[in-house]
Amino acid sequence: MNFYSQIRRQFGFREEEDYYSAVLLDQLLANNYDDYTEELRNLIRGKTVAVVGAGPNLEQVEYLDEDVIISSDGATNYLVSKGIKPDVIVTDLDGITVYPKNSIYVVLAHGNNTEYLISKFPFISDRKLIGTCQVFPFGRLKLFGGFTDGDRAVVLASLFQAKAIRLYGMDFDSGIVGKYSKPYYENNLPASWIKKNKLKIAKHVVEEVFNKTL
Ligand SMILES: Nc1ncnc2c1ncn2[C@@H]1O[C@H](COP(=O)(O)OP(=O)(O)OP(=O)(O)O)[C@@H](O)[C@H]1O
Ligand SMILES: Nc1nc2c(c(=O)[nH]1)N=C(CO)CN2
Ligand SMILES: [Mg+2]
Repeated sequence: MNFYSQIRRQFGFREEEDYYSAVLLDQLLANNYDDYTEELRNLIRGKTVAVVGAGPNLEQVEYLDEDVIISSDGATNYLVSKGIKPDVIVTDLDGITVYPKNSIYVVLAHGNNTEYLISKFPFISDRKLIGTCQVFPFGRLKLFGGFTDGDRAVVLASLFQAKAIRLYGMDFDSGIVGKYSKPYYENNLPASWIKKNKLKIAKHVVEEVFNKTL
């Protein structure tokens, strides 16, 4: 069974919903479509890359001196509030409420974010977009690997041959979700069963990347 089928079984996600969402994102991308994958590859190749997550330790970040900054979803809101502009934003669109210009947005379609795709797409429709999915990729969609926004960012950095990858705001083990994870959180909070298990998978993916390639 493939990686995503196993995850769907573990969480009870439905494959057809992942496909509906993917079809929707593919169609949203149809207007003035441009493929920014090569631009992303050129941006990352040979560079030091900071990958920033939305863990409770995110607020320790005051500045970043890596060549390239990749923020994962909700972490973008914190970085922008500190005047740090991410070069790349990896998102399923349920965390970001700011939409910096000139960043490359790597947007995921999954079975649980169709309403965000619809409501948030107007805010990013004129940005540099790369659509991704967690089913067999088709049309304008790509599948680079990984699961949560944070570990998919690490997979991207590795796939596009970053010289080094440094992690910030990543805390897979404490069972605490950072308040920047969702716009409606006021404080850090204990992780639900599903979030704990999402973070377990994220940790596993990140470890695989670091053990195999770095
Ligand atoms: N303790 C943590 N709390 C929240 N995010 C974390 C933590 N540690 C690492 N991260 C990483 O930060 C990323 C960004 O967080 P965010 O909650 O916005 O992501 P997400 O993948 O959209 O999650 P969700 O499925 O809850 O929507 C996560 O995808 C995860 O990989
Ligand atoms: N169907 C489905 N897929 C996902 C989900 C989710 O909640 N539902 N969350 C993800 C990242 O956190 C990634 N993929
Ligand atoms: Mg999200």
